[in-house]
Amino acid sequence: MKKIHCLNNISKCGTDRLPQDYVMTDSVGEAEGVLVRSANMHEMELPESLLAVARAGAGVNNIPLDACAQEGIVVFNTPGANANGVKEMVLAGMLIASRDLIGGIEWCRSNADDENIAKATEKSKKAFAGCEIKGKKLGVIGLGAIGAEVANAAAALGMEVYGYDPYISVNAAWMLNRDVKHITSVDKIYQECDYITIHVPLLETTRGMINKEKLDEMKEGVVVLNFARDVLVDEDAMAEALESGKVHRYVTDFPNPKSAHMKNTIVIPHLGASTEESEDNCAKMAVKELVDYLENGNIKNSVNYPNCDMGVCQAASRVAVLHMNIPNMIGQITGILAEQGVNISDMTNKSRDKYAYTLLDLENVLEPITLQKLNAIKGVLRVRVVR
Ligand SMILES: NC(=O)C1=CN([C@@H]2O[C@H](COP(=O)(O)OP(=O)(O)OC[C@H]3O[C@@H](n4cnc5c(N)ncnc54)[C@H](O)[C@@H]3O)[C@@H](O)[C@H]2O)C=CC1
Ligand SMILES: O=C(O)CCC(=O)C(=O)O
Repeated sequence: MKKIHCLNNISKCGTDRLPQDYVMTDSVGEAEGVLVRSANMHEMELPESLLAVARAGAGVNNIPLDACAQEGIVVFNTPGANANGVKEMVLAGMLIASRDLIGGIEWCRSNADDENIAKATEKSKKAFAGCEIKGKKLGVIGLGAIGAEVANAAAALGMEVYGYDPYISVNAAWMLNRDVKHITSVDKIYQECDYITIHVPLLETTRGMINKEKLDEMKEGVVVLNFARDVLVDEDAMAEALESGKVHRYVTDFPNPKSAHMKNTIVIPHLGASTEESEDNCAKMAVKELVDYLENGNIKNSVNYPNCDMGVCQAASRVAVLHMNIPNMIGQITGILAEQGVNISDMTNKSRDKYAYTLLDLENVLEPITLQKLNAIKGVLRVRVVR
């Protein structure tokens, strides 16, 4: 019986796909798997039982990736599973920033009891008029799953689209519409675009990337959209730029005490991925990754360990060793197995930055003493008998 704990509401569409011998537990302290959306795990004590965390979503800044890796806990996310949901919100954000739909709707509500509302409308509507997005320049910073979809959709709506991503993946590059101009200097976006939207992960290198210097470079009356993470934008600098009119509208999916009070800011309560479709897609993908890891030791879409796929075990036993990426680990692991008379029928070793993963199919079931010896190798973080 494997125990799974949900730190957030996870679509039933996904949890219904857990195998029959899995149970949901209310106590994270006994869980082997955790499913999470945006809950902050940084202050959480990581239980010894925990083998894997699956983030039903893209951003993993709420999860202590390195601390998890050190404890031999594999963290997954669900790349692209909510990209369409966010893309549609970005389009909505550009439209509501361009025409004062919110002001107009509020005006109708507040004049609802006026019998002459139809006549008053024609007099008052000029206060809510705006501009069209067709023909305007859009800069997309970060051309991953979401950025690429936003760029393509905006190009289809007739915008002139510039995309910037120094680390663009081959897949994302293939997805890009040929009308999207892939540029190598982000300054062109800051200096020339009417709309700028950011779709990068929150990392130490991206924190505060939209700062006073970049805002100063931007065109007068620019619209800035942030559906990535609030702290990517220096909100003090943004507040000044909104006060002065340099930025016409700031659209953010991340309310905080500062942004919620900011002038000319359209603040949305983190709804980018809150659609039935995105929630279902994320939950299904997260559960699939979690179950494949717990059942087979396979790793797909991890953000702290390398990918590894040996299918379903056909041997007597399968053992996973999570370890530091340092010399002579394979030598020591296979040496101990040889010393104990254990024959390896298949094996994969993969590394990613500081960490590595060795998955072994064995012709024997390991004795407790062999497991003890493997665990005692310096640099081994966890030894797991998968089967
Ligand atoms: N508002 C919401 O509900 C949601 C927000 N997000 C946020 O959006 C972010 C992006 O999501 P995805 O597109 O799915 O991720 P992704 O990983 O597919 O794409 C991120 C892209 O950013 C690029 N990048 C990294 N550093 C960069 C830099 N300094 N300049 C330009 N590009 C850079 C990467 O090369 C990658 O192509 C997530 O990390 C998350 O924080 C994601 C989903 C929902
Ligand atoms: O689960 C959610 O609604 C948040 C989605 C998100 O921000 C992400 O996937 O990075």
